[in-house]
Amino acid sequence: MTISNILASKLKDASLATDKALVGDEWVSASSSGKTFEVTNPATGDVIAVLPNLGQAEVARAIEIADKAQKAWAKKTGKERAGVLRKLFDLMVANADDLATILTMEMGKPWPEARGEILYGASYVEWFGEEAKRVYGDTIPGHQADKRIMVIRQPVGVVGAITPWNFPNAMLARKMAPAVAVGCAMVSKPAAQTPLSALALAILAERAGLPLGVFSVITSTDAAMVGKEFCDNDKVRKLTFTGSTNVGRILMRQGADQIMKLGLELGGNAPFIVFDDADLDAAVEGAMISKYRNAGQTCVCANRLYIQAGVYDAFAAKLAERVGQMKVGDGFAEGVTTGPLIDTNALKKVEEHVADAVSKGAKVALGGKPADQGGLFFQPTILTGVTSDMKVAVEETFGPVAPLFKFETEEEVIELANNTEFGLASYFYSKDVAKIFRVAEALEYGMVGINTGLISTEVAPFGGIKQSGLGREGSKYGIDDYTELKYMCLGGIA
Ligand SMILES: NC(=O)C1=CN([C@@H]2O[C@H](COP(=O)(O)OP(=O)(O)OC[C@H]3O[C@@H](n4cnc5c(N)ncnc54)[C@H](OP(=O)(O)O)[C@@H]3O)[C@@H](O)[C@H]2O)C=CC1
Ligand SMILES: O=C(O)CCCC(=O)O
Repeated sequence: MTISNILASKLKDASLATDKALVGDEWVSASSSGKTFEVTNPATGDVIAVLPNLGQAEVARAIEIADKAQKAWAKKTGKERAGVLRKLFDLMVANADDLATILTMEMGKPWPEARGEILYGASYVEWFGEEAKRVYGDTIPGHQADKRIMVIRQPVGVVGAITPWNFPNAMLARKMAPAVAVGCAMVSKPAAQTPLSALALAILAERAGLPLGVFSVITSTDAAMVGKEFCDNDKVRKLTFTGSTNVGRILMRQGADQIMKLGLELGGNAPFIVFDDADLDAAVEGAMISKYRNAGQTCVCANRLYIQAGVYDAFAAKLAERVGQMKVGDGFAEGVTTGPLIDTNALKKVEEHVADAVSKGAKVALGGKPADQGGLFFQPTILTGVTSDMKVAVEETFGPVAPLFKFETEEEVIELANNTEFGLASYFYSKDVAKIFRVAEALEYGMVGINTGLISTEVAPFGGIKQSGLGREGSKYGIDDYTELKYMCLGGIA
């Protein structure tokens, strides 16, 4: 097992990049099978780490140890748990540069954006650390004269977490922080493409005083095996997953036997609507962030841009001017706004969506091809003349492609926007207050950005309806997913 010098030499604290996995209370450098896997930099193809490829026995061991550790952790006061999370927050901020370097190298997003993700991940740790002291219950007036009723919240127990490659730090931090805050233990499995950020988080958590065993990071390329063990092992009481809707469905089926409590943050197909009365410059800025951040590889990325006929051409021209200023390249290079896609499958999907749209009559207003850098880079793209029969209308592209659909009326665009099995994020721009309420209430989505393209914050409930998932992450509601309510009825009160 190794960490390549390409990565280690870029870090101020090289010990934050580890080639060991955290299985329960032990950092392990080899799997029982002796198998390993490589982590590569998607911008260059360089191997940056070789990690142990863990098997079922190791996942089960991590769960066994988590089960014991959880009981002791849950006995700590909220204030004690808050103290650990506060220290973890401070460490994440202090080490944000190194954490960003690890993230950019394994995932490819531009370094400043990666640093933004670290601070975003840390904000969940800070928020839920504060919430640890406020896991309140209720008292309810008794239903009989001698009865008193109390409701308390208790941790669900051991939580399995499976996280994706597109936000290797923040997606794990926003699961781990509420779980640990309320007294759960967590066994996590990051995407095999981006395990180093998760391991760095675990190193800092240990330094912050989180007892070993409370948080594990399993490194494995056999995601299906890990998911199955999480679902079959009766010590795991909750499974939280961020990723594709398809895998979400598999986990839901697998979890049925033990009625697994599930948190699912799945795919989206976000509409981004610009009405004739919108502030066009603001709408273009919103589209830039909502569509192009992380090279379009975000589940809340605008996937379908609906522009009202009266401003369609003006919006397309303004957007093209801004997108034309974007710079594609290695995430460590100065001024780069768009890194590589995560892998060849992602690149193929983007190419296929563009080719399908063009074959059905769309025009490439900008980009449309792999970028000059070759490899996994794709040009920031704008398609005009897009219609509902094209793949970009129904599937998540997960790439830097903005398809512009033209619409005439409010009723028409609401119907188009809601015509999907997904219901995660949606966005629209208008200055008309009555329309703002009408449209926001009519959109069948868990989140609506109104005159903004950026809705993510630790203080708000992030999550979807329809086939975009179950549960909410962040905010006071984020605690609900990791606690069970217990009602106590006290009789004989004379
Ligand atoms: N909601 C979101 O934020 C995300 C949505 N997506 C959507 O999904 C598409 C495909 O991306 P992809 O990375 O393949 O997403 P996946 O859903 O396959 O991967 C997400 C996580 O699930 C794991 N996983 C894969 N298969 C299983 C399984 N059978 N049981 C348990 N865990 C599993 C992966 O592990 P491993 O990577 O090690 O195989 C990873 O940790 C994207 O193009 C995008 O549309 C993708 C990522 C995030
Ligand atoms: O793609 C995702 O699942 C993560 C969305 C990042 C965010 O919180 O904005």
